[in-house]
Amino acid sequence: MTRHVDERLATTDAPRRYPDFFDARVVSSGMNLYWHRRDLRGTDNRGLVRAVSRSAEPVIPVFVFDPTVLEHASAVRVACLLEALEGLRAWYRERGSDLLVARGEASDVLPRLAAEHDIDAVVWAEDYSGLARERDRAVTAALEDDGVACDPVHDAIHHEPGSITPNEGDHYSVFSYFWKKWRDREKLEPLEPPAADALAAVTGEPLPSASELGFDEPTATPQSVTQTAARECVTEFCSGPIYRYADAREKPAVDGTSRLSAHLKWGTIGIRAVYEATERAAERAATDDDRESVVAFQRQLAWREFYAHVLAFNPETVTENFSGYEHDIPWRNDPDELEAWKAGETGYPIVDAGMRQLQAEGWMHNRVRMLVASFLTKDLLIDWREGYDWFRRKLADHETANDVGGWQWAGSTGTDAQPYFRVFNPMKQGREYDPDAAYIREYVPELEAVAADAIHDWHDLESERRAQLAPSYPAPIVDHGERRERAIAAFEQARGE
Ligand SMILES: Cc1cc2nc3c(=O)[nH]c(=O)nc-3n(C[C@H](O)[C@H](O)[C@H](O)COP(=O)(O)OP(=O)(O)OC[C@H]3O[C@@H](n4cnc5c(N)ncnc54)[C@H](O)[C@@H]3O)c2cc1C
Repeated sequence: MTRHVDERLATTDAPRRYPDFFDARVVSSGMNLYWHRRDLRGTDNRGLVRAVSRSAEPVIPVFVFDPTVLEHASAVRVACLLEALEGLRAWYRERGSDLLVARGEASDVLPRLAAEHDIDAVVWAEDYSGLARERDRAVTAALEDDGVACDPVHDAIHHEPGSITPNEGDHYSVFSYFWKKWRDREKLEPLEPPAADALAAVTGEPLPSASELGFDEPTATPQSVTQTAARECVTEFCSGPIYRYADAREKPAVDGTSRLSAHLKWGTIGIRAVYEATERAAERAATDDDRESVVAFQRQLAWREFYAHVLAFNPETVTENFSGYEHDIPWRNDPDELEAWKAGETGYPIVDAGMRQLQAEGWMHNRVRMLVASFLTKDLLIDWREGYDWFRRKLADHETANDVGGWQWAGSTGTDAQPYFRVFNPMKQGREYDPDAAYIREYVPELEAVAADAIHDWHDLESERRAQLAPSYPAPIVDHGERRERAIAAFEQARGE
């Protein structure tokens, strides 16, 4: 059977307009299966709309717990996944349908379900990581062998990989150029959910528990990740905080960012719905500054798409440096220093606050992510892959493209044009971005009663003074000045200088 993919999906450069693509053209006579993966919502879901519009028969929604994918999961992410799935299942049930839940390799499970339900085609939303694409190739081969059509759809980002390109090459490596094109490109509008009668009246099995999937209860308490929570999050953020975002986003003590990352990772909200909410906010903006703040937020959404493009064309960068050096970087990988970093016991207050926030909440503020990543890769000269591995396990919003992108940026091996000698000074950064040390005190209770100045000078205090002020908080495990010099020398060596 020929693979049915809408030509307009496959073309890359020309902007596409809604509703062209979703003309309700019936292309199959039998039932379609909609395979949810990281798009755990019913509204503004291109794949689901596609599945509904390609057949007059009702669509059966399914989620597969695939052991190959779960191998790379973590307790905190499985907790988010199960919560999002509960929400999605409730959404289907309200419409007289249900989410089928299956366990096993997707390339075995989907052909079996297709045969059981006499399915004509399976539709899903693309995932651009190497692992996902490998799985999807196996699924496509297995389904097509059985005569079932596969219809993957772009949904997770506005402009799919290959659609924003430089004059030469398939993706940008410098964000500022990408951003200019991304910003000017027409965006699709959010999509309505399908009508209830377009969804099959099936009954699904209960969801497995985390322990049945082989995961413990998470140590972190992540934010709620459901469609309802996602909508509330966007509505609340776009009703006021978005106008302060440009200033507030750098202050970890201020609740100044959207907290949308876990929702975007799990797809409990569609990117079109998010973008439209920002556009409406821009229309309501009272001042130029307000409008610029909205654009500053949209720019961050573009970073997510930039990294998705980079990963799609460089899947090996999950483990390999994006930017090569003449020689290997002489990482030191001291195990005690790595453990101190993970535990938030480095004696650098803002670094420790970040690492403890990660442990407690499964999330960390972006400014602090940059700082702790610089500290690991430069001050401790520990391979960025160690840090990536820890973040991957601990972050509720772990998204391969963003996480790899962020780590390689911090470790000076990434796409960023910034030089290898960028080494964040944790004391200066603490003073600048957390001047009252409110963020630090929240996550490092040993410093609760210590004045902000002493916290920011922790590195330079006499050891007796430190012992007096906060006896249970460690002295700095390394000297930043010395380590900075050492890191620069190591990178120069790698450059062959
Ligand atoms: C070392 C490191 C690792 C990171 N790992 C991840 C990760 O696994 N998952 C993840 O979503 N983000 C990651 N980021 C990017 C960023 O820190 C988070 O997206 C952000 O802190 C999430 O909070 P928010 O939703 O409130 O962000 P907001 O500031 O409100 O931004 C809105 C959205 O824009 C996107 N975004 C914002 N900043 C970035 C960025 N620098 N790169 C890519 N996308 C961005 C995210 O989808 C975010 O939800 C990482 C950054 C660094 C430095």
